[in-house]
Amino acid sequence: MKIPVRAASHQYEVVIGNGILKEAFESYKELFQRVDQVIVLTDEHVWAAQGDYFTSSCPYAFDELIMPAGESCKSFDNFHAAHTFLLEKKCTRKSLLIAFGGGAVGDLAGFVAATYMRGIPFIQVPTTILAHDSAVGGKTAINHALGKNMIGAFYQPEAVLYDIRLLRSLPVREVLSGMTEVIKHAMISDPVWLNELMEQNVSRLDEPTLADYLAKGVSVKAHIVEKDETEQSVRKFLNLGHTYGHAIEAAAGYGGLAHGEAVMIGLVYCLLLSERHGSITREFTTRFYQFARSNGYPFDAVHMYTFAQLKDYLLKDKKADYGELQFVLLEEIGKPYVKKIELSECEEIDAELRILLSEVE
Ligand SMILES: NC(=O)c1ccc[n+]([C@@H]2O[C@H](COP(=O)([O-])OP(=O)(O)OC[C@H]3O[C@@H](n4cnc5c(N)ncnc54)[C@H](O)[C@@H]3O)[C@@H](O)[C@H]2O)c1
Ligand SMILES: O=C(O)C(=O)C[C@@H](O)[C@H](O)[C@H](O)COP(=O)(O)O
Ligand SMILES: [Zn+2]
Repeated sequence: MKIPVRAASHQYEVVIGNGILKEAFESYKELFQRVDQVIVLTDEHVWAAQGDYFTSSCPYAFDELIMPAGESCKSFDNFHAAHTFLLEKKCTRKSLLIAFGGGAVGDLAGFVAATYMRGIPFIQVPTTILAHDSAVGGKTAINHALGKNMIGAFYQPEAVLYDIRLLRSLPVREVLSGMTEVIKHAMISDPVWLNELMEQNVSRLDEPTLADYLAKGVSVKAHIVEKDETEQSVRKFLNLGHTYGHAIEAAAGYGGLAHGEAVMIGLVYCLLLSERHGSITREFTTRFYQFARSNGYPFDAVHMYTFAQLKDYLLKDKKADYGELQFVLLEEIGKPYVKKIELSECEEIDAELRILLSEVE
């Protein structure tokens, strides 16, 4: 299946299916004929688990650059190391970078591609469930000690080749983390889909169902990015759960909590906030929290930080204007909107979240 992404700056396709990598690479033969060399940026876990499959599926010559696994690869040091590698390999503006990995590799590689000689082409080959989100839409970034994804660029790939066979080696923790973004896509678009998800064990979906949900998530994202590539308006909806989620993720030290684990906490936080400003009921919030907890999502991290510790990270959210916090809320499931929220109200909701987590079984 092919899903078009018609972003204002650049149009491309997400090719998605089971066992499609070789065929998908072959279908981009013309692009590969135009480039002088190919560098594959990956991480050590991905390369150990799926490097052989990649090598046997890629019909073109390449050199690989293997980064430390996980969030730690989104650092200034690794950004610098990647540029050094490209310079030492004498890469030119005609060289192509392939991001082979999860969101961390994709965000780093995308930013390297955006900045090497002011921009070289790149392809995303996602290897996690989460990366149905991160590989699409052109947000690229590295982290700063003072905030998540603070240094980056909007830079679209030439293509996204999503072979869900690569997901077979994912650890359960990463399956759950990735499913958070699927759940987020359902929450902002479709109550029926969200209900369907909430009736299942989301870490054990069969491959056809998973492929269907990933394609749906990609479509939701692609439609939003087509309307607003650079997050001036509706793209903010894709940030549901991320204002509080990123604060917890940063407080835990990058990699301490998986992105989707932190965002799941942020989603429950946003439901509580949405109760006050829309028609979400406490009954629904409780049911959603029970679904998430019984699926194995960890919520203990909330108790490890005080609101005072999270506050500074909240205020650094990229949606904040001059210190005024903007949250994505839900008028109802499938109807997101953006609202300015006072810090005092954020603190009240933080307290409500802690009560919910300790009182609800
Ligand atoms: N750019 C965006 O729009 C966007 C969207 C969502 C998230 N993100 C970013 O994505 C990152 C999280 O991405 P992620 O959840 O994919 O995490 P990740 O890239 O850190 O991967 C998680 C772990 O799984 C391993 N792994 C990846 N694929 C594997 C496979 N097929 N088999 C075995 N192990 C594998 C990795 O080595 C790593 O240890 C965060 O930095 C987040 O900020 C970006
Ligand atoms: O694509 C988007 O837009 C998103 O917000 C998707 C998020 O899932 C993703 O985590 C993104 O990197 C967050 O962006 P940020 O601007 O809040 O750093
Ligand atoms: Zn996210």
